[in-house]
Amino acid sequence: MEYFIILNKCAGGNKARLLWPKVEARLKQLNISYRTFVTQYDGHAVELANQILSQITHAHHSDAVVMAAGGDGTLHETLLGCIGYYATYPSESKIPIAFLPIGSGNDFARALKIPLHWDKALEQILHCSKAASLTVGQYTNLDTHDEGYFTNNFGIGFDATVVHDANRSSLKNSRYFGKFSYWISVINALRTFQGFNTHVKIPGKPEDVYQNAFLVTTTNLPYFGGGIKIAPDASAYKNQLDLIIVEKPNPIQLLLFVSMIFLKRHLSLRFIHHYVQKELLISTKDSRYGQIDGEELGERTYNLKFETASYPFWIR
Ligand SMILES: Nc1ncnc2c1ncn2[C@@H]1O[C@H](COP(=O)(O)OP(=O)(O)OP(=O)(O)O)[C@@H](O)[C@H]1O
Repeated sequence: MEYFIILNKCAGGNKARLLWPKVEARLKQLNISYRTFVTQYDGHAVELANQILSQITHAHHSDAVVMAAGGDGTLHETLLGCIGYYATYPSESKIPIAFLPIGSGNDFARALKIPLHWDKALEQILHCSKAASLTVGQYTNLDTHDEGYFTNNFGIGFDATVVHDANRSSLKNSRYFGKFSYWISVINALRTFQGFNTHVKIPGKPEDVYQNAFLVTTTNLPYFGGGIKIAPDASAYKNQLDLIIVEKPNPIQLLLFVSMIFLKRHLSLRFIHHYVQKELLISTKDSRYGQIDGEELGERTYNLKFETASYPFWIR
């Protein structure tokens, strides 16, 4: 096999920069054939994935794997680059994506049972012999007709506000205080977040309207926010997406929500709504932050169609 590694040295609050020499030493020790492409800026992994696929010749096509080494954001960009390439060359067979989780949240790795320690994860990738087709989320902005994909989730509201706030924290890149700054952002958002109007339409059913939504997350995986099991039965092995809507809780409901999440019983609460669908429409009437796989979308209203798509991954 030949591994084309897209490396984000900034992932995990620069943890990846420190780990990388160890990963390289292991690859060399095992005589693994690989090439490294280091991201230089936000969004660069999309271009690198596209360039890598255009460089891979027919001669070694069947032996190639694109490996995203970083956090969920790096994996997200790698997927976008690969899907973008095959949209231009649809007749080519797809090169699978492997993921070495050396970021902060690593929800994708957690959900797919990829070890969170780099050497175990690398071992699993190197022992993998067959690609698995996984479901990824696809969304279309119905106002602009732009399309995009997500490996983890597309969140509007509370989670995206936390991502926005945490990204602006001066402690964000600290190895020791990064987690602390994340929880400060959670508390800030809990104090100030205003509910928003959200409409959900499922094919063949009347529209549901939520006047005071707090969290609207369409997910492909059980975890979000770095290990919170928001959709316990969601799975990238199922051809469906889970939508979780939480209506703005009062302080008692919030306490109940947090305790029930630990017990994995939160979906039975009456202010939480759960949909499992292959296709759904979501529109919001008030401007709120959005996030895709932890990457910020800014503050605006959304008019979206969600569907499932698939891509081959090199997991185990
Ligand atoms: N050279 C670079 N300089 C600045 N930002 C970069 C660079 N390379 C990549 N990035 C950006 O770093 C961001 C964070 O990366 P990533 O999500 O992979 O790690 P993480 O946030 O630590 O992990 P997780 O998403 O799992 O919490 C991404 O938005 C990516 O575009």
